[in-house]
Amino acid sequence: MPIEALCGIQLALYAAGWALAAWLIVEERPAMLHWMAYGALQAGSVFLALPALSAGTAPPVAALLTSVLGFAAAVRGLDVFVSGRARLDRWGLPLLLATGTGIAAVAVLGRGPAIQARWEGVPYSLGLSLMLLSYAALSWNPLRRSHRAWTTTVLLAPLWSTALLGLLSLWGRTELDDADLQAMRAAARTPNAILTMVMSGVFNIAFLVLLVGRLLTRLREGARVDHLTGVLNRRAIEERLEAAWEQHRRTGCGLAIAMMDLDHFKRINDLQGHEAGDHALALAGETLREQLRPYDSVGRWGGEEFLLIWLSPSVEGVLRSCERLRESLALRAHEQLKTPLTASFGVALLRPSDVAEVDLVRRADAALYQAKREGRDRVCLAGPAPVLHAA
Ligand SMILES: Nc1nc2c(ncn2[C@@H]2O[C@H](COP(=O)(O)OP(=O)(O)OP(=O)(O)O)[C@@H](O)[C@H]2O)c(=O)[nH]1
Repeated sequence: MPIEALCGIQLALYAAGWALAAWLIVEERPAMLHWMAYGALQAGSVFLALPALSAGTAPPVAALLTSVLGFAAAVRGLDVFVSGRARLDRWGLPLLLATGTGIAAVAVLGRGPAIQARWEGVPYSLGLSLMLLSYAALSWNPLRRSHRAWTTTVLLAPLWSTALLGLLSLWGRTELDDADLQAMRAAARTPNAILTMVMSGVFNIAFLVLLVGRLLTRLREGARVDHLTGVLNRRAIEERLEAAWEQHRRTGCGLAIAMMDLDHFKRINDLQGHEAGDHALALAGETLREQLRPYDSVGRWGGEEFLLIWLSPSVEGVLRSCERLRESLALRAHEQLKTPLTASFGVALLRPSDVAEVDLVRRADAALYQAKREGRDRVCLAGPAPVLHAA
């Protein structure tokens, strides 16, 4: 069996693998389909380049065109995978179009013997190389945002290397006559096929590793995140609280927590149904996630109650933060749920007499009940002295 056929089978198997992944992993479907297209187009281009099939100019030109489109699909898949959506970047599309036009022109003009020998592969090699270089350059930053430098280098290495080899192949090409060109083609068959197998292997396996890493991260996060509200679940927020306490013990840094409880939540469930209650909880979770800073923590303590944690806080900062949340939640509920939804907050700051994190939780709970007793929709601070009212 010719080595090109083996190479084509390998690429077709990659395409089948990505098709299976697209079917199984719904969340990653757009990227998987792009990589499937890459595998299929590359396999097609390799089969078309088989000596038995490439008697005229058209099959190699078609092979080259599918190859260009294959790489475009792969890079676009990478884009979708990294950013969640495909960008129509500045250089990729024009270069792709230019390459396609160049190849089509050669396919038409290439029937004349003079141009066929010398120039046949030039637009392809040049266009493909420039396109790959620009795609690799444009993909660097998006990839670096979510992956380490060496992962990014491995992922983009096949693009850089293929582009450089394409440019090198132009060297001295126009000096060749027909016989030289045929001889060069024959000599390059095996190295070309091996190169394609290695490059595609690196490309596909690197993507597979990224995919597995991403799924594992999602699994790990899934075990820590409350699926309805998107904030940490009870176990995870308890762990955060323990960690914050430990940090305070070792470094002496300040610590504050707040218990937030939605007001008259039972009424929403009773009057509008459980689904409306779930929507209200999801909105509360979204508001908390968006308003708090990344280094603050928030989790669902249970039912319609949330725990918020701040490290090294100031009293004013924490109270301002709760006030902002309270106002933002009421406004969003008015706009999005068309129903009033308010929350009460009980805030507790660390005191020298606290011997464990549970002391903070108890005082935050007491301040929350105070807020409820005093009419709800307010922030109360558990004091050393009487509970302070911030709303
Ligand atoms: N829809 C929905 N309801 C929930 C969920 N978890 C808890 N609840 C409901 O939340 C309600 C809490 O009611 P209560 O503890 O009486 O408190 P409340 O009505 O908010 O009154 P106050 O806290 O005193 O303002 C109960 O009806 C629970 O069934 C949930 O995941 N989804």
